Amino acid sequence: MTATKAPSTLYDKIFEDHVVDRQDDGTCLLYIDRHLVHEVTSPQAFEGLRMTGRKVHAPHKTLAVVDHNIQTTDRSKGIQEEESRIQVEALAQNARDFGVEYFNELDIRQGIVHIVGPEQGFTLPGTTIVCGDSHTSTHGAFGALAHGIGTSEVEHVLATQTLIQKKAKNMLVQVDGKPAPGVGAKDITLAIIGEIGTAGGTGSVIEYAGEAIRGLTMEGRMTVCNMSIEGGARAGMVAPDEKAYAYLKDRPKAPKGAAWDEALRYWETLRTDEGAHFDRIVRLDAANLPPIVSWGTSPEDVISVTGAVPDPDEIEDEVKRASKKRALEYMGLTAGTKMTEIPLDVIWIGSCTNGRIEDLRTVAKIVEGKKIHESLDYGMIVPGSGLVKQQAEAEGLDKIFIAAGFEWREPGCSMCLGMNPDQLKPGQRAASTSNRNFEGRQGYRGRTHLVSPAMAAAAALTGRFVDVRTLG
Ligand SMILES: CC(C)[C@H](C(=O)O)[C@@H](O)C(=O)O
Ligand code: SF4
Repeated sequence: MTATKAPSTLYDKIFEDHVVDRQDDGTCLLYIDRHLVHEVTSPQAFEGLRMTGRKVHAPHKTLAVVDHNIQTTDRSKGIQEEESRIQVEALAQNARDFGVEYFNELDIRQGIVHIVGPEQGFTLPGTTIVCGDSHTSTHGAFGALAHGIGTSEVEHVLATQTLIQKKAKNMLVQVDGKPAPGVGAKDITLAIIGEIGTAGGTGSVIEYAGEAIRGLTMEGRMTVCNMSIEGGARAGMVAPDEKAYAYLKDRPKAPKGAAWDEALRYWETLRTDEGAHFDRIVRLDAANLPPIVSWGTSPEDVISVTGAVPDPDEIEDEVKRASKKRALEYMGLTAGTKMTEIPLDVIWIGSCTNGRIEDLRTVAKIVEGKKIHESLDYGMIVPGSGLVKQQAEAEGLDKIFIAAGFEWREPGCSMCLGMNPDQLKPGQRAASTSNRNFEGRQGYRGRTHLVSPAMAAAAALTGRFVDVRTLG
């Protein structure tokens, strides 16, 4: 009698396909197919190699790009801020010394590491992908097992092309239904985090499935997988399908010819088997989903745009009540204020969550022929990569943005985090398409409301949050 193989999940399959060694306690050595590197978490890792006389094990499976520290204004005369310049120069030097391909700040292919990977076809279904960056989960949109690692692990992967890992739990997030026009991937992901909380995915890899996920473009799936980390998960993934293949076909680093056909045959097997076990299943109906806005200092602090700032006094748990009270204080909000009545100072559009071409098209459609509201301090749009910028300009989107009064910048992480000159001033309140809203994230004492690109665009026109479903 032949033993039948137990049904396995997409995560199980990719994990098992990459196990090099397994210890009795379940600790595994995983083979890593792709390693993305950026300037913030790699200097000590390269230094570690240098000090011990080791090489990068597989330079051609490693790709370095600069994104966090660089200014988004003209870079032709170099990086202005000294500390950033030193870090950027270190990455350039390390890439040279260790034979790693590097997209510098003037390269058209440069951009936020999680936008560059898929764009280049470096990100592929069924691969294990790591980067010293928490939002590596983004690449899971292609059916890759992609997670963020720490700097010591970056060194380990550089030196050995392997990573020590224990198998995570399987979690299924099933999103059914068709969202209303104007409601999309960002609202879905914020709603999921609102539902499960920032610890909801702890110790798990999330597989996203269901009609609403299938209906998303690759850009939308990347938005959802990107924020898996805000839901506490180790990684997020979507089974690859025709949309993933179409996105990747003919990308510079994607397989070509017979190698593509062979890859496709493997990719087709990357499905969760009927009856596979999930440790936890969460369901969400996208059909009734409103546009979502965050009100607090955690990505789980979310509410419908039609709602009001919640009252912490209604929370039973004392610790949670105190923390949400503090969040309201930091955000300068009063319980009961309607979300649509909160005046904004800054509109920021970009990041690895929402800095792709589709996001910019969405924004352009809403702001075309209109002006950003006079009460705003400014609105800024930062393309996620040089290629996104080039595509946007080829479509004339930059002209629409500039005519509407937005600043149009060079690619990078920009105001997603306060590591470069793009920062909120104390007290400034932003509608932001990024993924994190903790205290000081976008600048000292800055206040962040996480929203979708459509919601950010609509808010730019009125200086307040608007229900995009009412725009027609
Ligand atoms: C700087 C980097 C290590 C960090 C991360 O890992 O996420 C950054 O990208 C962020 O979004 O906070
Ligand atoms: S855009 Fe923001 S979230 Fe993404 S990698 Fe850069 S800093 Fe991190």
